[in-house]
Amino acid sequence: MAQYTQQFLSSVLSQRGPAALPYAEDVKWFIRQHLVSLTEAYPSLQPKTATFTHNDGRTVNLLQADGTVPMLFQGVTYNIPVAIWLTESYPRHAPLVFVNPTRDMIIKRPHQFVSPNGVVSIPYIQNWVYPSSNIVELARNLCHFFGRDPPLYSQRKPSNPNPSPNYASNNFSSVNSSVGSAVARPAIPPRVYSPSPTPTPTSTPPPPYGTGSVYGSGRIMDDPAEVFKKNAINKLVESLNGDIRELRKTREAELEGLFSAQAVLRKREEELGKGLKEMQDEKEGLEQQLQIVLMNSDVLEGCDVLEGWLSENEEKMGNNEINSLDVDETLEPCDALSKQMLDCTASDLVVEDVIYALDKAVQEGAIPFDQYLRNVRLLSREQFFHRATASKVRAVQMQAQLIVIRRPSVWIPCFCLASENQRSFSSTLERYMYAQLAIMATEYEDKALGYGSSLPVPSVQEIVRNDANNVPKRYIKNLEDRPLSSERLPLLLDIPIINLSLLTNGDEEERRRLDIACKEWGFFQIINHGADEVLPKMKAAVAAFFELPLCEKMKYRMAANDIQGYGQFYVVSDEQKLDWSDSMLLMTMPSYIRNMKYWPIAIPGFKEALEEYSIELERITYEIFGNLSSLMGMERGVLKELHGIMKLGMRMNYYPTCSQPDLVLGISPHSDSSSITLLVQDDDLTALQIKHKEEWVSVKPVPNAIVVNIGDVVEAWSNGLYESIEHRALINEKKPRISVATFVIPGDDVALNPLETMVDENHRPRIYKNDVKYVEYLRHTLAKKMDGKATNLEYLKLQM
Ligand SMILES: O=C(O)CCC(=O)C(=O)O
Ligand SMILES: [Fe+2]
Repeated sequence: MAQYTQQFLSSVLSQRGPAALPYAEDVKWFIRQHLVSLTEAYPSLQPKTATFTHNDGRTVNLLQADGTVPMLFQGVTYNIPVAIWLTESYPRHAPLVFVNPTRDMIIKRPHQFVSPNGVVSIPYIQNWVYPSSNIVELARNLCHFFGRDPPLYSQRKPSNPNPSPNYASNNFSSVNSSVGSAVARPAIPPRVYSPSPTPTPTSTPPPPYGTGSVYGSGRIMDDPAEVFKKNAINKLVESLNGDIRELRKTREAELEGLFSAQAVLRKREEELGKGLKEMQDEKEGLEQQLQIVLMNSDVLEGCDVLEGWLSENEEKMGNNEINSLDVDETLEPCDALSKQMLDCTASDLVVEDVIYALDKAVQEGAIPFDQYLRNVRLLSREQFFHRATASKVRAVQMQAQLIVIRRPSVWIPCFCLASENQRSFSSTLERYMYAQLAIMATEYEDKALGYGSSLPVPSVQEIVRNDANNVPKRYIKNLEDRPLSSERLPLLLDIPIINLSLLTNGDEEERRRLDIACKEWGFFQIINHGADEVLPKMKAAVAAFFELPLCEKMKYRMAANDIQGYGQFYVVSDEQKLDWSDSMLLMTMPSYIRNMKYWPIAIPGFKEALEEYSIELERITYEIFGNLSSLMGMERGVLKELHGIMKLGMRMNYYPTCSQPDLVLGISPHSDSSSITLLVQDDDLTALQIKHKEEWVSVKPVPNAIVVNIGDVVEAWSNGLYESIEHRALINEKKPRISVATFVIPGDDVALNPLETMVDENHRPRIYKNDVKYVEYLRHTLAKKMDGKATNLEYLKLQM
């Protein structure tokens, strides 16, 4: 037998190729030894090869020790059928051991070491250690543990379905059996190669388990068919459960995989969305930049012309013509006025140089002092005439809108030449005085450049013209700044209406109404103002301007250091949210302060229309000022005089349609930095809103009326009695809108002190500072984005 076993093992373990057993070569010798020793110790176990099916369905040919192990239970030896599978990793890992019930046996449930599907798990298996552990020891442990708690019982139907009381009182029977009326006992099928003669128990052993009965060898008390059926069902259920568990595990793992794939896809989708948005933003930004570049194309054209001119002159220099180049010919005035301007400026500079030389001479003692004084007096006198002439010529030029001197296709702004004469000054009083005169001549141009500036931004009208549905991110207001849909509904409150002709006729009642309007609303509409004829002309001229192609409008765009011209105001940073509007600001009065380079004189009648309208506005303004002066307890003319040189600045606003009007604002909430503002708007669109008692109230247009509002200057002068009111403009989805706001402003040096009549230390203490000059205030407001009223007026308020 032993020889047979050895031969068998040598043969199967030495197989090569596809039929080879799946054990590592270095352990095959061990395996052989283990099995030989096992069969020697337990002849009831014999090695064989059989197909093993793994849980994942893989099948493999493995060695197995098959047979029974003896177990001693209450002095009787029983044979427990087992199968010991040497898996691929044996002997590094423990073998798999199964009890192998025959058809008339049932596995005891529960059992400490045997699962319902027959898998044996005794401590020896769990604590398997390579290389000391082996199957001989394992078999010995099986005998030991099975002896303590038999894992198998035989099972049979009682032959008598109505057991006799005797039977019922029998130790081995139980009516509580988990398998109905069946009785279970340890099953010990007799084997020929039983190691020891199986004794027949002399007395019936007590049941090892409350509901079962031990079935000794040789005692056929159970119905084998029934036991087999039960076992088969149990096995099937167990194997089904196992399959379900496995299937569930696999599905769960699959599901897990799908979930993580879904998470990855979600993340990717998010990233793609983000990337797409970034690309859209970039596209938007690029489109805007393109627009600005296109807008600046005329500057580029100018550069081309200048470059052409330079290379023409460089050529001359290259041809050694530099000596023959007449300096007087480098600039060629295009008309008589420009020639005169050039001549007197040149003469002025010549005198300047001579005086400078005389200064040096007298300092070095080269000429006597009395001679120096005589010459300086003569020269200064001459210089004065040149400067006076220049100043006159400039005024005429301005009137004639000749702001440039033209060489063939080259232009040089007139004030470039004029500013030259601010060079060195002599120490003499005379020269200083005469120089002051010349400086005054250029004063307005310089001042216009000193108020402030605004960054260039794209034309909103153009954005909408290109794509009516496009609302670039930069225009979408933050949530808290957007108009609420409830605020977009026209409000029932009507702002006061003042009849100007009544005021002109000295109507006390109307003046009282004006007082209330200024105190309680800060806004009113004037009718019967007498400007009806000029209004349509002015409106048509402004509309015509905005209808010009972009490249034409851009000829009048705001310069980098100016606030006049075409563009948007109060743009101080690239991050700032923008308003949904384009504007054009022109200083219109007094006429000599106009910077004609911004005036679209190509539009027939534009200048005349604005001029006539401005004259009417001056008249209306004086009437309002007269009445307000009286209401403030002063002579009628005081407010007008307080302005010094009163100026009118006209801001024309174009509000294009917007596909998402709830997200944008035509003009952000602000108060005007004027003394008063006169606004003309389209008659058929309600868009202007004012902050009245903490609520936004719409100003419903009254046909042909002019809306008047109190500005910051009058608020300061009136010590807060007449308030400058915060206002804003909404956007319409269907119709574009145009409004023209004319700001009445005082001279630059006018102080914004509260007027004496408006201060009463007991009842109306002064709340605004003294000595803030208007220009200072204007610069302060222009340096910030529009942001309500408070931020501006805080600057004027006394710190309490
Ligand atoms: O367009 C409007 O109704 C308001 C304009 C305005 O407030 C302004 O230009 O200051
Ligand atoms: Fe305004």
